[in-house]
Amino acid sequence: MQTAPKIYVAGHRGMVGSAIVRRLLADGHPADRLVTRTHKELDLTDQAAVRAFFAAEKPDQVYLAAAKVGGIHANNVYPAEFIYDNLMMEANIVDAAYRSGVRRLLLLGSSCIYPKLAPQPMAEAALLTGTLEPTNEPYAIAKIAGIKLCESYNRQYGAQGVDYRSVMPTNLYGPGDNYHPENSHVIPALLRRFHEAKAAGAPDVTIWGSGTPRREFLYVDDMASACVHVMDLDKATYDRHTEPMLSHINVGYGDDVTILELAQAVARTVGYAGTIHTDPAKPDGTPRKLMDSSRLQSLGWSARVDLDEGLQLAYQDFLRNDNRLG
Ligand SMILES: NC(=O)C1=CN([C@@H]2O[C@H](COP(=O)(O)OP(=O)(O)OC[C@H]3O[C@@H](n4cnc5c(N)ncnc54)[C@H](OP(=O)(O)O)[C@@H]3O)[C@@H](O)[C@H]2O)C=CC1
Ligand SMILES: C[C@H]1O[C@H](OP(=O)(O)OP(=O)(O)OC[C@H]2O[C@@H](n3cnc4c(=O)[nH]c(N)nc43)[C@H](O)[C@@H]2O)[C@@H](O)[C@@H](O)C1=O
Repeated sequence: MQTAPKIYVAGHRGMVGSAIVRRLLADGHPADRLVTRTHKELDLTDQAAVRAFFAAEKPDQVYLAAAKVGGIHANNVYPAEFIYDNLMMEANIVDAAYRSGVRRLLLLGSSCIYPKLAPQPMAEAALLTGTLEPTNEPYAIAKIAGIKLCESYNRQYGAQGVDYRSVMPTNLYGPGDNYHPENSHVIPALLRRFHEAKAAGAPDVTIWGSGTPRREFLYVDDMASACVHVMDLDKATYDRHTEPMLSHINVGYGDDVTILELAQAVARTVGYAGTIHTDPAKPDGTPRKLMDSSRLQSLGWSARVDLDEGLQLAYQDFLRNDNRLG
């Protein structure tokens, strides 16, 4: 019988990394063929430590789901960390993976790699065709560098079997999300705000920005299944659907909502009946970010969990964790 590949999931305690681990285990991947390290055990921005880890573990496959991540406010306030940490993690992992003989790696980028005013829905070919959204330009530049790292290692070392891929997720949410009141993304922030308003009997809740930006939201377990799907595609199939210098694959749900519509859906999920105000003094970010996910669909994958069901599941996760939010 063939031994299962040894898989390293970088960022396994994060929202997406933990969902990838769940998916792999549910698919029957043996737990003893999974390699993980916490941030405390291995700082992925430390080149020497990352090289030593890969040289010792020699995984067969790598899911790169570790990153410095946050919502619009965190991106704006910590731009140095968002560009430096993400560039370092990607460069260290991709290069150490190559040096230790890893053939297959999947890097997670983000829909913010596309120009602020890219035609909608945004196809993979929109990359590097225009100016980025200023609130997340440093993070986006690091993510674009990640795509180009994978492509460059494929181009130079492909003959040695190197096959590094990347997926660009839309905005994600679900169990294991970050519920910080300021640094989080919009769904966990609003789940918390509406929950606390309901508990306090508050008559109104204010959301950031104008409420008019449109966002596409994908439930994290769908994202994990897309990651495993892309990782496991045979090389000929992947190559047939991509190009050497346009190799990334969008992962979206297929539909978007305005932020005000999202807030109304969160209020329904939580059972909050008060008034919703907007705060135009806060940034809106990109006006619209709907992915064209036809490349992935043609590779046989589509999302399963709709926004209403996903919000219910996310709220249950919030309630389970409410006592340790502080
Ligand atoms: N969440 C979203 O809406 C979206 C996410 N993505 C991408 O998906 C991927 C996963 O994101 P998500 O799961 O949401 O993020 P999380 O913040 O939930 O998880 C990221 C993980 O990376 C770890 N990490 C961060 N810095 C380091 C470091 N220096 N050394 C070791 N580990 C580190 C974190 O550990 P610790 O917490 O201990 O620092 C954490 O476990 C990222 O690449 C992100 O850019 C893309 C689009 C949308
Ligand atoms: C995933 C993605 O995430 C970020 O980009 P973003 O799409 O702007 O993400 P966001 O979830 O923070 O906001 C979405 C919208 O929602 C509005 N909004 C309302 N009220 C709250 C609120 O309370 N919190 C937050 N965070 N936003 C709020 C907010 O004003 C904005 O219009 C980047 O990290 C980017 O790099 C990236 O990859």
